[in-house]
Amino acid sequence: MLALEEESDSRRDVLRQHRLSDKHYVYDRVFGENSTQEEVYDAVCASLVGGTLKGFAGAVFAYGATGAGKTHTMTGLMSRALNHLFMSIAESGNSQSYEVKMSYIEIYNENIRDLLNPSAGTLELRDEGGGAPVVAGLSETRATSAAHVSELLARGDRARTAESTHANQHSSRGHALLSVTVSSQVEGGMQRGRLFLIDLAGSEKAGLRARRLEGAHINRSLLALGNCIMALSGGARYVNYRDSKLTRLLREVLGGRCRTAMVAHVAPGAAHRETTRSTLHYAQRASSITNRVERELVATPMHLSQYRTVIKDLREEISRLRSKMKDDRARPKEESNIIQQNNEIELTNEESDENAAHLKSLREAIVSTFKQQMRLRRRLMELDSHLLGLALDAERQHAAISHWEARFNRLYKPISLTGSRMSTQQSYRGGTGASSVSSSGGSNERAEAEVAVEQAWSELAAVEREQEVARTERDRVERQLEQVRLRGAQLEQELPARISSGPEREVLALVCRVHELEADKLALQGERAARAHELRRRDLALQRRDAQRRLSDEIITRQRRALEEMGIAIPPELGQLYELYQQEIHASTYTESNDVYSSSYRLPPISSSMSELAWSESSSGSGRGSSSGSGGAALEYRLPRLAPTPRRGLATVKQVQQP
Ligand SMILES: Nc1ncnc2c1ncn2[C@@H]1O[C@H](COP(=O)(O)OP(=O)(O)OP(=O)(O)O)[C@@H](O)[C@H]1O
Repeated sequence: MLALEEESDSRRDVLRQHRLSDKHYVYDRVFGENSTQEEVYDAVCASLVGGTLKGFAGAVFAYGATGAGKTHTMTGLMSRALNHLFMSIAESGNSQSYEVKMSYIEIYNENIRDLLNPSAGTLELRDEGGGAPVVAGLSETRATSAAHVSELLARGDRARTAESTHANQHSSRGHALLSVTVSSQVEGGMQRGRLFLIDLAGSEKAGLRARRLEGAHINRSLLALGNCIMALSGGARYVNYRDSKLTRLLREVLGGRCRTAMVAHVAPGAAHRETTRSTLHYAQRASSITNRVERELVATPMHLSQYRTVIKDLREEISRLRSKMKDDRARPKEESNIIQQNNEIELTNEESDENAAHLKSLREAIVSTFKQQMRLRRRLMELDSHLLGLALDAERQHAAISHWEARFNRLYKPISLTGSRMSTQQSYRGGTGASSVSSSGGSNERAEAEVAVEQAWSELAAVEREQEVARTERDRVERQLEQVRLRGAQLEQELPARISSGPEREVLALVCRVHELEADKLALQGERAARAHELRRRDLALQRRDAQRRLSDEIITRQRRALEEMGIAIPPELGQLYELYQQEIHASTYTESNDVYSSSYRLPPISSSMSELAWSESSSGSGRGSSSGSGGAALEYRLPRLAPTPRRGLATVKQVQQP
C-alpha cells in the first residue's frame, strides 16, 4: 500500500483537517527508494520470462512523469530478462530447439523507427485481417546469446531520440518497445512465446518551439493509453485502440492474451504531488484490468509448391482407396457369397480370431503410417518455409549492404563471403584508397556504415550456416518420408484381399475421410501462406523502392544546388519538373505523416473514459479551460494543443494530467 500524504498547508488548516485524509493506493507491490533492480526484476519480470519459454506472452511497461526513472528501470529489466532467457534455454538441455528473435522500435512523433536498423527510415503500421497490427519492414534479428543481445540493446539504445529537459538531463523523447519472440517446435505446430518490454516517454512541457509537436505527440499517445486503461478497467465493451500508434501496437498487451505488468514511477517530493497523484490513479485503474492468458500455438506455414504437391498426393491416395472399396463392392454377389461360404467352411473359429487380430493390426499399421507420413510431410514443409524465410533474411542483409555500398559509390559484388567482407571493410576504412565519400557524410557516416556493414555480413554468415543445416535436415527427412510412403503403399495393397465385411469397409472410408479433411485443411493453409508470403515480398520491394527514392531525392537536390552554385540557368521545362517533383514529395509526405488524421482516427473516445478524464483534469485545480464537456475534450484529443506555460512549477503537473 502506498499513502499519498496531503499537503502540509492543508494539514494546518484546522477546519479542513478532519475532512482531508491521506489517499491510499493498493498495488501488487510497492518499491521504495532503496529497492534494487534485482528486487524489481524478481517481482515483476522473472515469471514472465518463464512463461515466454512455454508459449505465453508477457509484458512490462514503465509509466510515469519525465525523470521519474522509467528508462533506469527498463534498462535493468531488459538486460536481466534476456540474460535470464538465455540461461533458461541453456538449462533446458534442448537449446537447439529454441529460436530467439528480437526487434526494437521507437515511436517518436507518431513515426515508427527501427532502432536496430535506423537507416530503414519511417516504418508503416499495417493492420492485417483482424490480427495484431504489423510494422511493415521491421527487422527481426536472431539473437544467439546473452552477449549478442546486450550488443543489440546497446545499439538500439544509442539510436533512441533523447534530449535534455528541465527534469532530466537525458530524457527519452519517444516510446521504446522491445519485443522478444521465442519459438520452439512442439507437437501440432510452432509454439511462440513473446515478451514485450516498453519504456514510455514521459511528458514534459517546455517553451522551446521545436518541442511543441513532440510534446503534443507524446501527450496524444499517453492520453490514448490512459483512455484504453480507463475503458478496459471499466469493463467497456468497445475499447478504442486506434487513437495512437502506441495503443494500436499495445492492443494485445493491454487487453489481449498477455500477462502484463505496469510499473508506475513516481517522485516522492511535494513538488511532484499532482503528477504523482495522476500516475497512481492510472496505475490503480490498470491493476483492475483482467486479461485472459493463453498459450500461442501457430500452425507452421509451409512452402507454397509443397502445399500443391501434398494436396495432390492426398487426393490420389483418396481415389486409390475409394477404387479399392468399389472393386470389392463390384464383385458379383454370388462370387463374394462363395468366398464367404468357403471362408466359413475353411476357417475354424481359432483361425477366424487370428484373421480378425491380423486385420486389426493391419488397420492400426495403416493409420500409424499415415500419421508418420503427415508428421514428416509437415516437417519437410516447415523446413521449406524456414529456408524461404532464410532466403528473405539473406536478401534483407544484401539490401542493407548494397545500401551502404551505394552511399559510398561502390559497386556491390558478393564474391566469396570472406573476400567480400574484407574488401567492404577495407573500403570503408579507406584501405583501398579509391573511395569517394559523400561530402555531407563525413566520419560519422563512415563509422555508422562500418558497423552496419559488419553487422550485415555477420548476419549473412549466420543465415548461410543456418541454410546449410536446414538443407541437410531436409534431405534426411525427405529420405525418411519416401521409406514411410513405400511402407504405406505395401500395407494398402494387402487390404483388398482381406476386406470381407462392412466394418472393414467403414475403416477404409474413415481413412479416406481423414485424408480428405487433411487435404482441405492444407488447401486453406496454403492460401493463407500464399497471402502472407506475398505481403512479405511486397514489404521488401517497398523498402527497396523507398531506399531508391531517398537516393534519387538526394541526387536531385544536390544536382540542383550544384547548378545554382555554378550559376547555370535552369531550362524552363526542367524548372517545371522540379516544381512537379516538389509538389509530389510534399503530397506524399503529407499523406504519410497525417495518417493519424484519417477517418478511422476521428472516432470520438468512448464516453466513460472521457468523463474519467474530465474528472482527472478538473480535480487538478488547474483545468485547461476548453476541456470541460466531452465535445471540447474530443476536439482537443484530435488536435492536441499546448497551453501557454504560466508558471514553471505547474508545467509538468498539467502535462502529466493528460494521460
Ligand atoms: N532507482 C534509481 N537509482 C538511481 N538512479 C536513478 C534511479 N531512477 C532513476 N535514476 C536516475 O535518474 C535520472 C532520470 O531517470 P530516467 O532517465 O530513467 O527517467 P525517465 O522516467 O526515463 O525520464 P524520461 O521520461 O524523461 O525519459 C537518470 O540519470 C537515472 O540514472
